[in-house]
Amino acid sequence: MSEIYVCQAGSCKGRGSEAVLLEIEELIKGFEGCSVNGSGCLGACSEAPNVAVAKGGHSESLHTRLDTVDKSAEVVRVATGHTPSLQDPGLSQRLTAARSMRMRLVAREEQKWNAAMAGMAEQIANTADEDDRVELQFDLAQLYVNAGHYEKALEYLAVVKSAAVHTPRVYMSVGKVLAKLRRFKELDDLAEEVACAFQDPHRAYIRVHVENVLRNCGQEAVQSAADSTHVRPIEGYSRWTLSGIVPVSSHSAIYHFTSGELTRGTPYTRGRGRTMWHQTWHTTLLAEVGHNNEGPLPWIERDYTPLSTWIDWEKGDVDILIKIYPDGAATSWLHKQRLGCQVWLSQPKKTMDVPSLTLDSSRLRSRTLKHHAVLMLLAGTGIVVAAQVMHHMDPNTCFGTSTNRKPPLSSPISVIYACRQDDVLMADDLAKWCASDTDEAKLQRCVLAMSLPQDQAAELPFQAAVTSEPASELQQLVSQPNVSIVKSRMTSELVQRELELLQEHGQCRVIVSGPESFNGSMRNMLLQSGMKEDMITVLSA
Ligand SMILES: Cc1cc2nc3c(=O)[nH]c(=O)nc-3n(C[C@H](O)[C@H](O)[C@H](O)COP(=O)(O)OP(=O)(O)OC[C@H]3O[C@@H](n4cnc5c(N)ncnc54)[C@H](O)[C@@H]3O)c2cc1C
Repeated sequence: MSEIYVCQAGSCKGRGSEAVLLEIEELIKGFEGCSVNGSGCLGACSEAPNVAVAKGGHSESLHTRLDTVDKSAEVVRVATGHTPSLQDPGLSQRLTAARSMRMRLVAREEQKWNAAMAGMAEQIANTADEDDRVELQFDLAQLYVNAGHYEKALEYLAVVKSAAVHTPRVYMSVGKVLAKLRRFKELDDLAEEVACAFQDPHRAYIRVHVENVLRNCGQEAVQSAADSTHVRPIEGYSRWTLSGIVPVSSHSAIYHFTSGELTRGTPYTRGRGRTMWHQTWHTTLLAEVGHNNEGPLPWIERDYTPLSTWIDWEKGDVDILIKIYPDGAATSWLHKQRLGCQVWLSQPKKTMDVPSLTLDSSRLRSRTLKHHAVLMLLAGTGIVVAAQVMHHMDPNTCFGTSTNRKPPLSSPISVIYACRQDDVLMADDLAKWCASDTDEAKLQRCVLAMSLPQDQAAELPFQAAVTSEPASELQQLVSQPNVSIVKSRMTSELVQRELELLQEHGQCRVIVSGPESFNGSMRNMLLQSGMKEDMITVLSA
């Protein structure tokens, strides 16, 4: 019996892994003794989309960069011993088109407009069917509107309008963009064009509807024209001011942003008739780096997990711990930004379901699995996940109004944190959670797996923050009786010891969060020790 696991987490999902899953399901039809499942992160995010094949309970083989149907077929061959037929020329083409559509849909769901547009212009150029081409051009125009690039949207809409003659939705889209650009004369001309196009009395209802839409958006534009500070909105994002940078190690700093814009939303959506869903959450930063190879827009999109709470976000404050990579496209840009500058942050997005602490995917069987204890295996900036989880153990920070805040998480939690000696992050928070004398927001144990600092040729981003003496926060942390330091990397003995201690309470969920090499090796280590795939949640960080 073989099992194929198709990663459905962050990077893989963004690179079409949902379509890979469907592709493999399609290609495997007729072959016995093989099942296909969605899985959490397999730990090779930079080579997404990824698939693991487990045969007869033996160790898995990892298959990366499944970016063509042929590669999915190869996975099926490895799993079943049979090569699926791709003879039908239509099949491969259909599956490829489904995959790019899926990728675009995921990026669109995540409101990552640059990623959603990546490769679309080329796809349009290569699409022979006129109707399909026009549909893609219309789609691209809508994405440009979402991104606030109205002139570019209008260029595509002009092409669509001349190809798809007398189509109401195209007239309405053109009208809305003209209104956003306050090109009122052209909006009037368009209204006349609509009147001519739908002269036929049988189509008068269409004319009336389109004219109403054009009139309304024109009126809205006139009203907003009075606002001279008007900045073009980006759908799903709001502007935040960089109001503080507090270095916490030679590589990382806490970036503090403030915003008064109501469009910032909230991680804790509620209201009459709404069920409250607890979740850990993150936001997407638009790093305005200019021309880039991630899409046609002048920014790149990167996710960050706030340390601060939903209450702070609603007040217009957010703290994000960010590690600066000298070769990192977004972080090297951020490092150059000065206090007072404005950046775009998305509305909060869900990372994990709480209390299950699983990724939200209908493909994951883990949704139904309960835990009685939690072990967090964290590395580097992956430590930020601890803050989000611990907020849900604390009545002061979990979701809920001040009168009914009952923490949804109460099971014992321990952490093993792999970090370099010169890059121990969140020591003060870890100390606070370890010292807690109630069960609320308490860490049972914290093990620091410390490795030596790397030799650095280049100057470190926050060099000035480094002191030769261990910081007082770290001293405070290691003075706690439930904290220990091991001078080694994360080992399977270390993990086993903590797991055994927690498993006294019952089934244990393990959350892995760190750089992709760490995530991949932790996942393998846990599986080899007999842990069920369903009980492991792997997060990119
Ligand atoms: C849901 C989610 C939440 C995240 N939360 C945070 C957070 O709170 N704080 C934070 O600092 N980051 C976080 N990240 C990572 C973040 O989104 C970026 O990937 C990171 O800031 C690097 O972006 P970049 O453009 O500078 O680097 P890129 O240009 O994408 O990468 C360039 C190089 O940087 C290095 N690099 C990039 N990312 C990593 C990494 N994670 N580990 C090791 N090396 C890396 C590598 O050398 C890589 O080759 C999160 C990621 C996800 C998916």
